[in-house]
Amino acid sequence: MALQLENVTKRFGEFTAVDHLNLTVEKGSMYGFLGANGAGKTTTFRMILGLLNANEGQITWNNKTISYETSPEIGYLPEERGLYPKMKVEDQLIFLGELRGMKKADAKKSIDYWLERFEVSQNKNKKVEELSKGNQQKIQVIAALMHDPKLLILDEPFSGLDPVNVEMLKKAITDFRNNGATILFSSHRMDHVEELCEKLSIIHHGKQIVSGSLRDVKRSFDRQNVRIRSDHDLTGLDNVPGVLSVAHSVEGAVFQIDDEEVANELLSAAVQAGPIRHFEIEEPSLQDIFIAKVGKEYA
Ligand SMILES: Nc1ncnc2c1ncn2[C@@H]1O[C@H](COP(=O)(O)OP(=O)(O)OP(=O)(O)O)[C@@H](O)[C@H]1O
Repeated sequence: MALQLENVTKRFGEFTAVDHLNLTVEKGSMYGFLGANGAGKTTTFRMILGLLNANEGQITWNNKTISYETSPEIGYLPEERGLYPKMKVEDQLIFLGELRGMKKADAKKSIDYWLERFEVSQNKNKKVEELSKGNQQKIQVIAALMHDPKLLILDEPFSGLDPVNVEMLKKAITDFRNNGATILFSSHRMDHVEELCEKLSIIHHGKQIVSGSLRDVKRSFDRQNVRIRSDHDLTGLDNVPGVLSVAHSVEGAVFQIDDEEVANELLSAAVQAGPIRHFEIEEPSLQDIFIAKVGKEYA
């Protein structure tokens, strides 16, 4: 049981938005789909949902082509949040639940559960336009989850949510995964992907440039970070040979290196500059990998 994309290509006229993309999301796993603005993520999601036709390649869910029949199994949070502003929250969710094949009574039960879980029950009879942006986002998330889908496609699910609500949504989608659902989501927040996803892809100009488990992706990136915390000025360390890049902050600095010997040099130089509070060699973050692969301008 899996979502499978084989050699999927989408062209808009002369322009290739998605270029021979291959990916498999195993049942019960969470997959992070990353890429800069315009990389082709939403286009890929629309093809998975059958909203756009691929020019080449094949997309299957449990070995079947996704169609109207499979739609009750799928939950989709679109990037362009498409709620009717004048419609009341409950009426709107009942309507969307019925479109996914739910009976009205089941939809109402599920809506009550999710409104309460997301702490927005007080908005049940309000028009969508009366809600804050974050609360509208929660209603749209409920529309994607309320029919208990087996496959969840979430386009930037955390955008617009405050940190408390981000945690609430993370818990909800993790519960879905733990109950066996298969989840594919896009995000510009590398820390969320790092925390939640077993596997990931980075696409760039429609082409997959990185894919695999988080562990393998990190292992194959032959750079490390040296984090030094100190109250002293560390800018003198920027020119230590072998430092690939450096980020200074109020706490100290993080140096990117590709040779552990350079870490020793940095330690000696830091101690000479003054007392240090912390020294650590860290594995690269997904953010480091993304920036190195896709380019600084997108970070
Ligand atoms: N209907 C369309 N006609 C022509 N070009 C399109 C169409 N839809 C998308 N594109 C182009 O395809 C490319 C990929 O767009 P897409 O929306 O899939 O990117 P994305 O990775 O989701 O970006 P973002 O992170 O900004 O949401 C972009 O260059 C976009 O302009």
